Amino acid sequence: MPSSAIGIPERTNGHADNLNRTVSNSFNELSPSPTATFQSPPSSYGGQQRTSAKTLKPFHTQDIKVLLLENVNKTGQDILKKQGYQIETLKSSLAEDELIEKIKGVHVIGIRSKTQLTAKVLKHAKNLIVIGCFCIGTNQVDLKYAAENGICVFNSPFSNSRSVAEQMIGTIIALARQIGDRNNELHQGVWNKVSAGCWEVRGKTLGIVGYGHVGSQLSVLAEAMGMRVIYYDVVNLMSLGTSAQMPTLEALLNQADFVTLHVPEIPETINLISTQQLEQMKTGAYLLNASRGTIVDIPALVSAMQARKLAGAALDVFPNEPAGNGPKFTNDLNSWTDDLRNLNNIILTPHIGGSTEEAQAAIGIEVADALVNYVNFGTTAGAVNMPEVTLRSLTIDEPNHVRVIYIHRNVPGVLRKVNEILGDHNVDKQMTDSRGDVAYLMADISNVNTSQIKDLYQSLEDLGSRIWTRVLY
Ligand SMILES: NC(=O)C1=CN([C@@H]2O[C@H](COP(=O)(O)OP(=O)(O)OC[C@H]3O[C@@H](n4cnc5c(N)ncnc54)[C@H](O)[C@@H]3O)[C@@H](O)[C@H]2O)C=CC1
Ligand SMILES: O=C(O)CCC(=O)C(=O)O
Repeated sequence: MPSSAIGIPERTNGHADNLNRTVSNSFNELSPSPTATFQSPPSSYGGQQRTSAKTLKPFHTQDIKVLLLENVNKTGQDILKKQGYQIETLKSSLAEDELIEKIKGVHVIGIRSKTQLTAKVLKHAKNLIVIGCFCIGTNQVDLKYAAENGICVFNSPFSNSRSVAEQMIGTIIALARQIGDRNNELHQGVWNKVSAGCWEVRGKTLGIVGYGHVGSQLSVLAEAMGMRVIYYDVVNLMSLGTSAQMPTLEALLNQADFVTLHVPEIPETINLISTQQLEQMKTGAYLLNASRGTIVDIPALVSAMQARKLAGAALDVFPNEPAGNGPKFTNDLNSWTDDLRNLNNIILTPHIGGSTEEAQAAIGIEVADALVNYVNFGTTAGAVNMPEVTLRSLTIDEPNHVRVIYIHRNVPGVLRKVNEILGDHNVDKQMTDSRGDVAYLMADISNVNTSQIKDLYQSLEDLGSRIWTRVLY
């Protein structure tokens, strides 16, 4: 069935400057499909969950196409399947050309940290209405381009934070005791019982760069082991326990025995740790990075390790990471890979900071719920690139109501024009908000009969400011 027949409009072309839609919702399918399987959203979404909530039927759910990449957890798959959506799952991410082909037909895409949803890729995503990042980081998505083209993006802001913090605790001890090297040697049959250069972590100073969800959780765990915690963050934050905020990154680097990085990938954090910062660290200190691979200048790290400036390092993330599992961590990926592999006391892990059963199950539920609420009800609560807009559900005793969702460019005069159109009906409730250049309006209007819906939709579509119109009923 073509997308125009299922209530999700298709983009006319892929250019960012053309935000118009050409095809409408499915007005010839106003009677509910006998096979439609809409569910009320789960109970974690506040006002949306009244038992008497009306099930909105903007389209046949079985026509919604969902592509899930990078082994999204079964918890998330199950929630989406329960809606009747068509789900295709792949264990790995896709190269750009394959992704462009696949994304053309889907309404919903779920990814983790590797899939690059650039403007170039999204230009081909003519049916896409929503992206679910089943992870914390959203640097892999062009959030601005997505918003300007009416594509809402969700993530899971903290479901794997604890897992990352625990991995860091294990890694700090492993580095302090050179456990990685001893383990490698014994696997080769070499018994090497040494204490030189091996330390307790008690009383040592942990320097946390980025005191957000992961950094602050790590702070608490590290203090419980008797470490002194200092941190640096661009925001002034409350110190947990007896930790202390440092005025500058340099001050932290000068004092810390272990420096651990927990910042997002943004232009300001690329190569945050390079030759100069490594020089500012104490001789014999350790560096850990589980944020994003681009935060550390890796050739500079290799030099610092070779010069014995640092006693050890741990990297969970790399500038280029393989799309899937296998013997792929070679110089073909990053030119310095062999140099890293040849260093002593460097722990290399394949981006598994958030990879625990607990974290992945929780992320699957959280992001899939957000996707369902967006597709079925237009709710943007928790969106990372759109204004957050939500209204309580329509109820079953409100039969002639429709929910209008109008994503538009944030320019003067739009609300007046929209309300002129909606004003022919009774606007029961309405919420609108803007974020940068994009605004999101949600309105529940009553006394609308089905023959009026198409005109209502078309009038909104005809406004020059529109990015995307949906009418749910
Ligand atoms: N290795 C893995 O599997 C995982 C990696 N991550 C990465 O870790 C990053 C951090 O995660 P969260 O703690 O949840 O993020 P968050 O957003 O809660 O905290 C980040 C903190 O960094 C601070 N920050 C931003 N720029 C800074 C700068 N230039 N210098 C110092 N501080 C700065 C922010 O103010 C904020 O407090 C994520 O963005 C993600 O890239 C997250 C989860 C799993
Ligand atoms: O588990 C993943 O794929 C990514 C984890 C991560 O880096 C994140 O949540 O930002």
